[in-house]
Amino acid sequence: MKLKVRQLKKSYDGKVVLDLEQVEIQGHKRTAIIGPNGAGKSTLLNLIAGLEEPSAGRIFYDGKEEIPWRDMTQVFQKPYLLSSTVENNIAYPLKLRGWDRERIEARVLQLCEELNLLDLRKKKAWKLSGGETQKVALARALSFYPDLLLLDEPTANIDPATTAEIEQMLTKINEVSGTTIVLITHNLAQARRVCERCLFLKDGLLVEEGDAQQMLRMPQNPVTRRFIEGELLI
Ligand SMILES: Nc1ncnc2c1ncn2[C@@H]1O[C@H](COP(=O)(O)OP(=O)(O)OP(=O)(O)O)[C@@H](O)[C@H]1O
Repeated sequence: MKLKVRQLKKSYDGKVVLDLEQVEIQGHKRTAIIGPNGAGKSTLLNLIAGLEEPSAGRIFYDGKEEIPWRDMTQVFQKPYLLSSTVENNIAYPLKLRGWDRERIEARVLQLCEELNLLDLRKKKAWKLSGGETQKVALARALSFYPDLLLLDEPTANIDPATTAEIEQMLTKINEVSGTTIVLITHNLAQARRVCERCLFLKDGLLVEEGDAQQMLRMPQNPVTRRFIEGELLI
């Protein structure tokens, strides 16, 4: 699913926190959104997700302005799971979409295998660790092969091995199903590993966009360069 943003603005208490003249997110690609704290990254994602109303402007999903609720999904840094078992959480979007029981069971099993969740299938979601919760949220999001997957720092506070599993799943779902992925991350190495395109936001504005590999190694804009070089100071 491709996204187009036109003259999009969001203000809180009279202060403009996002002001985007024109942004395009290519369909079937993996796009990173990077930028300092308070740049407007989550605000942009929440507007795309329909969780917030723009103060002005328009968002087009494959050319249409209707929010494609059934075809997209989000994963947040602190996901909310249903107070039920792991497998019920993963099955939930499939039940909503009217899949039959056998197909649901097969898909849940497949996701549990791919994300190393088999031993946790019957466990109650509230007993999971942070990383386990994140994997279940991702499995649930991927379950129905969404056209658009919006991720807000999905691996913050996750150990390196689990982060690698999640990154592999993201690349796989994109390659196999053509899911458009938009990933907010402060982990620039992750953006390099996972993403093909990159947007850099600062102070609510789009500073630079382009090929992720090129931009994250040799940014053209001096502001982007300073931000990326800051990584070396950590
Ligand atoms: N509900 C709100 N009410 C008032 N101000 C808000 C609200 N949500 C966000 N903001 C402000 O909007 C600006 C952009 O916030 P946003 O969360 O989009 O930034 P971000 O780039 O995702 O930052 P971070 O990297 O810290 O997560 C910030 O100055 C923030 O304080």
